[in-house]
Amino acid sequence: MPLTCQQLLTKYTAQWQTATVHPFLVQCQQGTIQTQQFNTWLTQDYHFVVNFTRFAASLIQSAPVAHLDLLLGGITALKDELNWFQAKATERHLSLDQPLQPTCQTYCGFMADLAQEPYPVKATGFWAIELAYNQGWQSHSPMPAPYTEFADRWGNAAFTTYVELLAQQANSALQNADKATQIEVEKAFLTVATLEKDFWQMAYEITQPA
Ligand SMILES: Cc1ncc(CN)c(N)n1
Repeated sequence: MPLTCQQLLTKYTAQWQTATVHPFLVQCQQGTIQTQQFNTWLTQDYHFVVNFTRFAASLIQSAPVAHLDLLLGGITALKDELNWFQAKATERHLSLDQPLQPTCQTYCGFMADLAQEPYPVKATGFWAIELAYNQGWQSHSPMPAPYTEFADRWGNAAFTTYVELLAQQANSALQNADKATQIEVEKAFLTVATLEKDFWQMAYEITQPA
């Protein structure tokens, strides 16, 4: 029986919940998040997206031709996202030239390892990473200024459609995955859930220099 993205969400509902529901998002929605905590998340997420872009490139390297159109569109969106992060940092007078915090480092290392995995594992991991932000920001929307545009960036309907198409591509890659690959897929999914939760938490453990 082939594994599907929906089966992962059903089997690991509790773990997935911790990836997409966190006080960080609740406080953004309530407008009570501390500026320093938000800025810590922002600067670290910029570095995350740089490494996520490299992971996207590795996904493209092993994708079947039929999957390239969607993934190339994703790369264009990441180009826009990197420029947007730089603009947000400038608005907030933040330097992006900062070391990666341990949690961000761990996540980036995980993506580098994932890049070495077979395509079904990579495709499912990529979908899960995008889904975490889509569901996390969307389920805490709307957010007040200045967080509205952050919630909209990952919570908007077009991004939801993109993530659904990523799931379809991952499902098609999983069609012929053997048992060993399915086990790796489940492990990668659970690791994404844990690292997403840790990434929100990181904002509370480190303070961004003013
Ligand atoms: C930690 C994290 N996870 C997911 C995403 C969405 N690309 C992100 N920007 N940052």
